[in-house]
Amino acid sequence: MNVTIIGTGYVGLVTGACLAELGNNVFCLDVDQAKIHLLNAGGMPIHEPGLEEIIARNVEEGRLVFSSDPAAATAFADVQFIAVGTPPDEDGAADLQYVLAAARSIGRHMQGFKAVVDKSTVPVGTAEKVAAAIREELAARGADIEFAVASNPEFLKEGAAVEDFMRPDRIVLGVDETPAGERALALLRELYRPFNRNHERTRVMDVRSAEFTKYAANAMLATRISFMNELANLADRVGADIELVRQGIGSDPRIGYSFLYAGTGYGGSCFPKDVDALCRTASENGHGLQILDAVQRVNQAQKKVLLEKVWAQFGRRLAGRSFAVWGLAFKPGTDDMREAPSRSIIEALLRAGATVRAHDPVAQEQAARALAGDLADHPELLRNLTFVPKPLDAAQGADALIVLTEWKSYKSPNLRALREALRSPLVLDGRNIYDLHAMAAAGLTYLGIGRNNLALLKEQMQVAPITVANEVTREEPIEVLVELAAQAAAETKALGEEAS
Ligand SMILES: NC(=O)C1=CN([C@@H]2O[C@H](COP(=O)(O)OP(=O)(O)OC[C@H]3O[C@@H](n4cnc5c(N)ncnc54)[C@H](O)[C@@H]3O)[C@@H](O)[C@H]2O)C=CC1
Ligand SMILES: O=C(O)[C@H]1O[C@H](OP(=O)(O)OP(=O)(O)OC[C@H]2O[C@@H](n3ccc(=O)[nH]c3=O)[C@H](O)[C@@H]2O)[C@H](O)[C@@H](O)[C@@H]1O
Repeated sequence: MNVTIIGTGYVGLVTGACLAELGNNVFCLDVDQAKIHLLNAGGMPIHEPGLEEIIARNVEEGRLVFSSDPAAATAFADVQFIAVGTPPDEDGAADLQYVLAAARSIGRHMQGFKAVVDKSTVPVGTAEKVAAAIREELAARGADIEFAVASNPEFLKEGAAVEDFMRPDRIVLGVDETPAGERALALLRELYRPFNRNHERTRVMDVRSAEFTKYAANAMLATRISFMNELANLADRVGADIELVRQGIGSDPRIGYSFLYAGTGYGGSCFPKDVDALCRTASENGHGLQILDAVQRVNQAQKKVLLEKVWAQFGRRLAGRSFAVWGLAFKPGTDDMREAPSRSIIEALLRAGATVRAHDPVAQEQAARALAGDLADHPELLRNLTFVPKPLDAAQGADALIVLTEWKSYKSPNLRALREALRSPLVLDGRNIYDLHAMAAAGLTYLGIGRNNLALLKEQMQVAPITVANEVTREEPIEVLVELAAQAAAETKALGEEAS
């Protein structure tokens, strides 16, 4: 089948490549000409395991093309996927400008029937807006051409996107019960037929329910994470280990093990914006979502738990301190820095006067770009940030190691070499990937998230046990902490000036 994908980002590129891999002819359209040039030159705009090989093979075999020509994209296929970004607007609602621009482009160029399929994550009711935009363009041309707008939300995870797309748990198809809707459904059923060989994975429903399903899934997953993060902070205070608790509850099949890892708060391009957008939809409809409001508040607070631990150990004046950071991407397997915890933590450390040496196997370039933007008001602070080629290089002479992404290559470090490299033997693990006892045996003071095993710490700790720094309360957003850190840096500088 011929298929057009509008938007060649994390979702569009994976969808296009995987559909081509199944034998379809795929036309990938993007307004970003630099991205199209890069793809046509054999380059990759994103890091996603396995994707490069699939793209190379399908381009070579003539089933996958990249272009910025909207007329050619519309003419190419009856099925037009919209996979453009839906970032939050200033109120937290999903900004639909890119989706509606893609819809208008289809309306301007279509000559025959089109099944327009929303793959972007869009609020309930968006399909109707997409249809209205297409109708307006058709009316402007004096054309009357049949089309349907369907919803086919995407559930892939970055870092495992190819695997997730190729082995979906379910394929949600939202269509209207109209002749055009039925026609669209028949095309989509045919396109997804190879995924249903052993099990029927397709769930057909009305469009609004399909749109809602996507937000419900992300909101449920985010809720599990905030739930565990809140319990982890209590575990810290009562001397329990949240990792053992996670295993203890995950073994109940009604609960399951997935998405119960405590950490530095959920990040990435989707959970924060999708939970926010769902809360916006709820309040617009006069039905506030109390659980999700709490999920968001807990997540905001969680982003600063590691910083609180840093401050508890070193105070808020960090001039002269040096920190090693392992992991920059918001999760392993990707170079995506959108809402990555590393950004706010490194920014706060630098603004407090510390130096940072950071390592990430794939995201260093993206991180440098993102942090340059975050510190645009104080670009001189970037001089205190260096990226190093090997994890142990980062630890050399550092006051603490802070682990922010659970890359496989960080899971079994040479602890003796790590201990020797660090100036003070402190490891702050934002991903709970290390064994408490192995750390202690190597002479390292280990602080995870919700793993403050009091007995072990009493035995091992050279430094004061964790207390929350006076001025810091968990209700304050990360921006306030960054501000506090900047004040502390200014105070430190003033003290230095007084002394000299
Ligand atoms: N990133 C992820 O893991 C997932 C994302 N989603 C959803 O999928 C959608 C896309 O997300 P990403 O792929 O991460 O976005 P992205 O930002 O990586 O890519 C979007 C692409 O669309 C292009 N674009 C914008 N307007 C266009 C237009 N009018 N015509 C052609 N191209 C245009 C941009 O240049 C960009 O290359 C969002 O709604 C997101 O919430 C859903 C599941 C997973
Ligand atoms: O709508 C989307 O864009 C996608 O959002 C998430 O995928 P993604 O953001 O790529 O990555 P996740 O693995 O879900 O991680 C999201 C965040 O949650 C954090 N997380 C995840 C799991 C966990 O147990 N604990 C935890 O803190 C991760 O570190 C990361 O910051 C969903 O898992 C996908 O199903 C969905 O399609």
